[in-house]
Amino acid sequence: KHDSPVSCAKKAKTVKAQQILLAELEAHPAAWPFLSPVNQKSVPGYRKVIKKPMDFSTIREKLTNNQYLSLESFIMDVNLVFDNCEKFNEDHSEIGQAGHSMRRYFDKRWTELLK
Ligand SMILES: Cc1nnc(-c2cnn(C)c2N)n1CCCn1ccnc1
Repeated sequence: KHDSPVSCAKKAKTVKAQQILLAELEAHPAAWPFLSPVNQKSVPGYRKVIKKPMDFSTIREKLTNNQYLSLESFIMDVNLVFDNCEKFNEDHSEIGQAGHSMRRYFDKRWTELLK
C-alpha cells in the first residue's frame, strides 16, 4: 500500500524530528542513567517495581526498526523512561535529579521542534 505524497512527507518530518530529539537526549550531560537498560539482576527490586522498563538505547533500537507508528508512541516511550525513574528514585537523589532535568529538557525541545 502506498501513502499519498503529502502523508509520506509528513511521516518523514516526524521521523526526522524523532531522530533529532533522541540524539539530543543521548548527548545531554544528565543522560548517563538512561543510556542503557537498568541491570535488573544487579538492582534489587527493580524487576518487581518497574513493570515496563525503558531506556534510550531501546528507543534507539525501536526507531531504527521503524517500530514507532506515531509521534505519540515515541513520546510515550521517552516519558516512560522518566516515569520509571521517578517511581524508583527519590526526587533529590542523583539519579532522581537527572530524571527531572532530562524530562524538563525533553518537554522544552519537543514543543520547540513540533509545536
Ligand atoms: C535509570 C535508573 N533508575 N534507577 C537506577 C538505578 C540503578 N541502580 N540503582 C541503585 C538505581 N537506583 N537506574 C540506572 C542507573 C544506571 N547507572 C549508570 C551508572 N550508574 C548508574
